[in-house]
Amino acid sequence: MTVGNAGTADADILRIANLTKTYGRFSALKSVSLSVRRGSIHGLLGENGAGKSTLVGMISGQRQPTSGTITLNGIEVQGHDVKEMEKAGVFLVTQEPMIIDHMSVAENLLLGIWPRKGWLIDWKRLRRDAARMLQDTDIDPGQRAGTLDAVARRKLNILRAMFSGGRVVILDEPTASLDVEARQQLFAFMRRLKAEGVTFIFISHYNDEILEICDAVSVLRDGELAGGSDDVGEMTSDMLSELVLGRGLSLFQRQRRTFGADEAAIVVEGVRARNVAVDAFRIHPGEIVGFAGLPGAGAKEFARCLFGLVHAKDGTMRLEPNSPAVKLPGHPFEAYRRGIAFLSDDRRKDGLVGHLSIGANMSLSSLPALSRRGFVDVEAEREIISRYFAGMGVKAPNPEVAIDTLSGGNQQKVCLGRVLATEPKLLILDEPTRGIDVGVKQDVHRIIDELSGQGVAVIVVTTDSDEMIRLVDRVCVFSAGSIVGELTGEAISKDRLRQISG
Ligand SMILES: Nc1ncnc2c1ncn2[C@@H]1O[C@H](COP(=O)(O)OP(=O)(O)OP(=O)(O)O)[C@@H](O)[C@H]1O
Repeated sequence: MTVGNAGTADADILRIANLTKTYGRFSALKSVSLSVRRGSIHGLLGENGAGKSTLVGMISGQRQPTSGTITLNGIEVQGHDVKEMEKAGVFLVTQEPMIIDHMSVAENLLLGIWPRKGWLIDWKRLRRDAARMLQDTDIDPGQRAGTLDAVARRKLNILRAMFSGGRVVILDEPTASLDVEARQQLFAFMRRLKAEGVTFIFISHYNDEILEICDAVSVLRDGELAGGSDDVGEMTSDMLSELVLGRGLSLFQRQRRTFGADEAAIVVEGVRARNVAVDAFRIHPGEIVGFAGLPGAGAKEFARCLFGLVHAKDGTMRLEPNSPAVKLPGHPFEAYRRGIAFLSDDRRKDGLVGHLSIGANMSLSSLPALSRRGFVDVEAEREIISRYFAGMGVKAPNPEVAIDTLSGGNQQKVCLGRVLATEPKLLILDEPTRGIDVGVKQDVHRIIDELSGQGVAVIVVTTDSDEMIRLVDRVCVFSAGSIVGELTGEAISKDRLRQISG
């Protein structure tokens, strides 16, 4: 093993030449070459399954290349692993922060490298070092990490990488599920670190983010380098989409619908749960309603109450106009039986079963409906699988493939296919296109639009303002657990949504 030496004056901190990665006969990355300038923010863009994680996995030492070279600080890196790459200053920071909630921020920050005095941990120095690092951030070193919000958790992870000697920090979709304001905070933080000489590789599916924060960009398509630029200033969003997709992008925009107060509606009343106090909420069959608000404002919690994932001590719902109002479901299984489906924003916790096939994961939630006296209707199951495997454009040779070999975005498509397959009356989607590329996002929006056309009522909880503007008929604004306002028509705009999250 050899690793780079930080002393070189080379303008490129990292050079990749002819990098290839194969899995059996499948090539996830095909002879990719690119350079990353020292002290720059380098965007990495590409469709789901294009090879972004594979590439950064090799740069960070998580995966071994099949062939090709990686040069760090002018020295070729060979036979590396994560530990050695971290020692050389390369850190991969994933979406899910590795944080121990019951420890303080300072302890988390210096985890594994706590300063010692002989056999003892030097607490005084630990606190002093942590306070120095956290200067200019709004994070208190003594605070328990479990109480930090999403953006502070991501900052903490980046700082931890830097404190361990990180000079090249790879951020894999760091803005997923962050609202507009939190994204801006994260970007300001990255700019500050960049000014101190840190180099970032930044993976994102959002063209506007790449254009806003990156200096350079590389675009992967089907495992190959499709193009890029050393000067993002000369790129436009359309140019990026064209490189990502290999064709122009046609953006979806829903023809917004309005519903009269006397039209049939699903009615929810008197909901009281921890952090939720919603007196009344109505949604019509065929309507798409967006939920917006700051994290903790109650939007997610209310959505979870409707599906029985959060216990509501009070609250009723009426799914059909003439049916009696019944208590909110006590359990997700009860919710499914009533015709309510839910897509979680955390596919790892509530979503996928890693060792099962794509098909098995897709039909999982429909099995009760497909079973007769304990036997599954295999034909009907097969039909569901093939419809949603093709419909969602899952990138895999066939539905028999194990789900854990899929890229993150393709796993998200399987989750979505699974809830859609239950053919619900009320569909609740929490961050439905998180991690999904710009092309498939339009397809997902079209599918949701079509479902609403068939009379499904759809709730979309999203921090993606573009998604909100293009997909929903009406926005419910949450604050302190309640619905405090509504936006319709032209009022559903970027500025208004920014005010809500500001
Ligand atoms: N262990 C594996 N076995 C087989 N194929 C794999 C394995 N790991 C990744 N792949 C395949 O390699 C390709 C590239 O995946 P990768 O995760 O790099 O994509 P990505 O660009 O990061 O996508 P996303 O935007 O969805 O995260 C995908 O088709 C994926 O299914």
